[in-house]
Amino acid sequence: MGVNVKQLAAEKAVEYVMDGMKVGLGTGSTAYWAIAKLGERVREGLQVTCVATSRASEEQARGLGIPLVGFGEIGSLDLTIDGADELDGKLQLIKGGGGALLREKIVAANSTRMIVVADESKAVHTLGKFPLPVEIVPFAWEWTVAELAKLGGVPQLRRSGEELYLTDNGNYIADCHFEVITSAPELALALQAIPGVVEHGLFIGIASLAIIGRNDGTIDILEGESHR
Ligand SMILES: O=C(CO)[C@H](O)[C@H](O)COP(=O)(O)O
Repeated sequence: MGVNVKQLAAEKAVEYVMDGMKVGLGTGSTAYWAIAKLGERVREGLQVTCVATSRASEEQARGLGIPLVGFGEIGSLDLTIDGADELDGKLQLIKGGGGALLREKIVAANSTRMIVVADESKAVHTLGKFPLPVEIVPFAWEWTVAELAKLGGVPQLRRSGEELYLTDNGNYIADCHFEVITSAPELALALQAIPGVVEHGLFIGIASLAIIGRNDGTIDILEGESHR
């Protein structure tokens, strides 16, 4: 049986969780393994208080007996562990493939440390192959999508079967196909300037460490330059 590289990276990240920490729980198939491991450690007596970034992660954590609170009850966190759709050498990320980017960014941006966990396929030289998820309000979405198209990518509203996909916050997601993002900070500024954009999936200066699982069973750890 092959190595589960997502599990490998995620479980390594859980070693950074210390007794008494306030921890942000990410979303997705890699974060899943981090929550599973944290559940094991909680059963063994680890004391943590956690905030989930999606309903799915909340349900998983609750089922494992991990203590959960609402973000408003603690306001800031010690550590967030989350996956990514792409990460580059500066630990700039594309997130939101699972649709949870808004809550993920709020939680990660309010954490002293964010550890990204990923398999090696997510590590890229230049961001952009993965379509950049942008959360937009349903009101006037046609106009917002037209504004997004002016930034050089091709936006496509995400669907869930016949219906438009709705985030946990009741918004739409436009997946913007760029192929290559030459300057993530410049694109981030341009996206923020569009009324109707709630949040975008570029995480810049937020992640401080990346743990990357390799197919040969080894792990790479990259330090980033978190601005916080
Ligand atoms: O940003 C995310 C969800 O909004 C996920 O972290 C990202 O999509 C990676 O997911 P996975 O670990 O399943 O590949």
